[in-house]
Amino acid sequence: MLRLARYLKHYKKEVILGPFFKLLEAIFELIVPLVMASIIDTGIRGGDRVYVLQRGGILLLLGTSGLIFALICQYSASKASQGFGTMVRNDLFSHINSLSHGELDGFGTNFLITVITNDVNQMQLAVAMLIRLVVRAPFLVVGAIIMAMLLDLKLSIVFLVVAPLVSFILYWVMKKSVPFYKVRQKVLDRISMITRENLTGARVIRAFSTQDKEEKRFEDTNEEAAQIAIRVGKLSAILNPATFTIMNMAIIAIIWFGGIQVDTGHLTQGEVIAFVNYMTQISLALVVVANLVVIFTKAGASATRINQVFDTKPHMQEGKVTIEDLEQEKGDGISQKPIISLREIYFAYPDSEEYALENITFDVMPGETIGIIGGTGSGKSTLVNLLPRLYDATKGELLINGLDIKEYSYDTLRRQFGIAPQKTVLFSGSIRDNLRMAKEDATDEEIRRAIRISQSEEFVETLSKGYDSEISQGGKNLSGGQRQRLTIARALIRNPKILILDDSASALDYSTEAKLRKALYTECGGMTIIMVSQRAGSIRHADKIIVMDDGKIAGIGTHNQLIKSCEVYREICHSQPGMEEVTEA
Ligand SMILES: Nc1ncnc2c1ncn2[C@@H]1O[C@H](COP(=O)(O)OP(=O)(O)OP(=O)(O)O)[C@@H](O)[C@H]1O
Repeated sequence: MLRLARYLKHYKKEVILGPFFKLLEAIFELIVPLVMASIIDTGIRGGDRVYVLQRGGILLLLGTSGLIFALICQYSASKASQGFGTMVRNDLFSHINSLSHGELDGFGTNFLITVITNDVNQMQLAVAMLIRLVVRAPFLVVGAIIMAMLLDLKLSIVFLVVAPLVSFILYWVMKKSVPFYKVRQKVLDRISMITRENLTGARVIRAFSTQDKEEKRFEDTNEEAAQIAIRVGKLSAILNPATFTIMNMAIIAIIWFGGIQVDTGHLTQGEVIAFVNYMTQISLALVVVANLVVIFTKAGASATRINQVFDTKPHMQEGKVTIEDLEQEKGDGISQKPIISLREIYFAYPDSEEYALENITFDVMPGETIGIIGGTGSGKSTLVNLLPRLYDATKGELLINGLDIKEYSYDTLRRQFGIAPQKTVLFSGSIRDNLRMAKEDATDEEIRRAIRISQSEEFVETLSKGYDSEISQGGKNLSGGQRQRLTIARALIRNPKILILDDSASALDYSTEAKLRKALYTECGGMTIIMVSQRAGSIRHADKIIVMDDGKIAGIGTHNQLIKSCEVYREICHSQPGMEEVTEA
């Protein structure tokens, strides 16, 4: 937790002034019982109305000043805690963005969402409490005991007995309940995961009629969280009655022994009332201390999780070669070299023992169209994900334009690609906004061109607002094929050197897909196109087809070459309708 205190450096003034003013308020609070005692002993006993009014005025002044001090403290606490939370959240967000897919896979989306929302909120609350109460509450306890000792040493023995007793009860309850808070956080993570899965997968769940099962899963986890909360609640429930029983007994003792002292003339009635006030202040302050322990325990668990994210350093190091460096190299004959070269690439996902890709070697020349085909799980997506460096190969060398991809800055490397991923991702906003995500300053002409090539024209033009039509989150108001075409348009908008279509035409009917291929061929001359597909018909005209089988290359060549030489390819073609007649080429 202390490590995150570095963010408070920017709020030094608030961190010092807040507790300082809260301390002043506490001092004033400690003076109040003394003034009350003097009102009783002098004003009321002597029937001195002026004295009572004067002292009453002092009480009012103490109260008003206390209120102003409390407001200043509250303002400082809010400013520092909100600022702290905003900075931690921003830094977490950019740190998460710097992590590779491997590290993100390791954490999981739910964990990261909980960290950036719930855990940062918890820390934010702890910072506010640190400023408002951490100094005040213990000060009130110690201050009230000292004030009581100054009034009467003998009677203050009651305080010296009571304070450790109440502290022990608090310690016992905290010790028992703190482990539950940690478990509860994990269960809350699970609730968040189930909620997310159910909301994003609502259609699938309904289609398979598994709502009851999902509801049961949610209820069970919810019940688990509730049971933990009830157990903690039962423990906490002991706290208040136990504390107040001891306190009330102490007050009885004060009144009992104080009464005797009053009779013998050692104490005044006012002083006994002051003792009772101090006892009440102590009990309230101790309950605040108990709550602080709970808040800081939760914050401690949150800080561990936040630091766990910060401590995960991106294992991929960004290179230094920039667009400008590439511009200078133009004309050095680089374009004659393969635009993509893979040399004995091996790749295993983090935490996986097996290679998802093994011994992958091939070259792609500029302007070539490459088809990648293979069964499900054969490694096609994994292979194309290595090209823009979403993951680093475990072994081997991957060159783009003759340069190791690790040499490029991420921006320079990724700007060379237009990618339409297998899973379509669109964002809330207009169609134009979604396309401009890939190129901020895309002109209307560029947008029109991308829409035309991706075969989106026919449905975009039927929309009443055309390019300004709103897409809901995830593109839910579009069909699967429409979403795919828009992601292809987004990949095309930059007019990239290398276009990767990762099974991104799978939802298109054969005729639209054929039109898309034709448009890519006629309008994107010079562009290197890598087309992943399960359909042999989609890639059969490619300059080169790479056949993947269980993470390895089973064959490379043209359709005609592979039909003759590659058993896996032949089997794929045989199994697909419409391809039987071309398998004998
Ligand atoms: N993020 C991941 N973490 C761990 N393993 C993964 C991950 N993504 C894919 N894999 C594994 O890597 C292997 C190759 O998966 P990949 O997605 O590349 O196959 P694919 O050929 O694209 O399949 P499909 O045609 O079904 O999309 C599979 O065994 C898969 O289980």
